[in-house]
Amino acid sequence: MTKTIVVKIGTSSLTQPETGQLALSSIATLAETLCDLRRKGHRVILVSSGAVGVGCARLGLTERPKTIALKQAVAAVGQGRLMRIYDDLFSILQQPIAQVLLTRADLVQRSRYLNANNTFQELLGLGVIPIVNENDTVAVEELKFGDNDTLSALVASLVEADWLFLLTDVDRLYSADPRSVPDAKPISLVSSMQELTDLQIQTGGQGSQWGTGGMMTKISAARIAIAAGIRTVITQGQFPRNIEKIIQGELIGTHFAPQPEPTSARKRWIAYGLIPGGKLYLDKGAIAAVVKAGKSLLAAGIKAVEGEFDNQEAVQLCDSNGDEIARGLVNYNSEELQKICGRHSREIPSILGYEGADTVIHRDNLVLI
Ligand SMILES: Nc1ncnc2c1ncn2[C@@H]1O[C@H](COP(=O)(O)OP(=O)(O)O)[C@@H](O)[C@H]1O
Ligand SMILES: N[C@@H](CCC(=O)OP(=O)(O)O)C(=O)O
Repeated sequence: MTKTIVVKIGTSSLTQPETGQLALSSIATLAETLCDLRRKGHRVILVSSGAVGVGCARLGLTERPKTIALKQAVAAVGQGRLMRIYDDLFSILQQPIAQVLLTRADLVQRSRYLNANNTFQELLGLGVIPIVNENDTVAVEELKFGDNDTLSALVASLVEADWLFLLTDVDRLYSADPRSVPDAKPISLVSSMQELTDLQIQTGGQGSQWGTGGMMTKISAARIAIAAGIRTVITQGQFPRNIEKIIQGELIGTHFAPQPEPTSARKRWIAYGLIPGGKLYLDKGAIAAVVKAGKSLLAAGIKAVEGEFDNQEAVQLCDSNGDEIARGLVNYNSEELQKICGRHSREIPSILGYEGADTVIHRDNLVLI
C-alpha cells in the first residue's frame, strides 16, 4: 500500500564529524533508498538540514556562526550547494526533486498553510521528492521553526504522513545522552505520549557540534507527529537502508507509536501551526473541565493572563506551575480577559459594557497538548 514517508536528516549525519566535509556515501545511499521507496509507489519527502554546515565548509569557517546575520549569509551559500549535490545524485537515479524552503509564517496563516499542503500534494502527485529546509536566509527570530526536527514533524502533520524518520548520528534514543552517560539505557519503543513523559529522558545540551537542538527537539517533534497519528522513528543516518527494513517491520532505532485517535487537521494547525500570543493560568476546576471533561474554557476558571493578544489569536493554557496543558483560540483579547478573568460568565456584559461570547475558548477551538 502507498505510504507517505517524511525523512529528516540532520547536519550530524550529512557531514563527517572530524572534517566537516560531506558524508558522501551516506548521502548517496540515502538518495538510493528514497528512490527505491518511490519505485515501490511510496510518496517521499526529504527534510534536509545542512545549509549552515555546508556553507561553513565552503567558506572555511571552523565553527557554527554565532550571529544571526552571519548564519543567514552562510545558509545562503550552503543551501545552493546542498541542492546541487542532491540534484546530481537524484538525477543519476532519474528522480526529479524540488526545493521547498519554508518559514514559520507560511504555516501561521490558515490560507498559506492550506496552500503549502496543496503544493506538497501536487509535487507528490507528480512523483517528485520535495527537499525541504527552513528558509534560514530570510527567517526572522519571531517566525522561525528554529530546528528541522520540528519542521519535519510539522510537514509530516501537514501532509498527513504515515511515517516520520528522524535520521541522526546516534542509533536510537537513550534514557540520557550516551556520549556523557555511558550506561544510559537504549529505548526501542515508546507506546504512548504518557509513556514518553514518564520516561523522563535526559537530553543534555545542544547535541553535536553542528546540530541544532540535540535530542530534545527530536522528542518534541515525535510528540507533534504521534498526535497527528504518524509513526515516528529515530534512527542512524549512517545506515539509510534501515528505513526500508523498518517499514517492513524490523524494530531498528526508537519507535514512537502513533496516537490511536489522531488530533484533527484544524486542531493540529491551532496547536502547532499558530504561534501563541500569551498564556492563561487556570485553576484546578478549569483544568479538570478542559482536560477530563473536554469542556470549553470559561472566564471563571482563569487565574491570570499573560501577554498581549487579540481575540481569535492562539494562547497557551497552563497550570499553576506554568506547564502547558492545552492551546486554543480566544474569544476575547488580553485587555478584556484581564478584566473578566475569575468572573462568572453572566457578569461579563456588565464588566465590559457589551455582550461577549459565553466561552473564553470554545472546545472546538481547544487542543490538549
Ligand atoms: N537521551 C539521548 N539519547 C540519544 N542521544 C542524545 C540524548 N541526549 C542528547 N543526545 C545527543 O543528541 C545528538 C543528536 O542531536 P543533533 O546533534 O542535534 O543531531 P542532528 O544533527 O541529527 O539533528 C547525539 O549526538 C547525542 O549525543
Ligand atoms: N536549517 C538549518 C538546520 C537546522 C537544524 O535543525 O539542524 P540539525 O539539528 O542538524 O537538523 C540548516 O540547514 O543548516
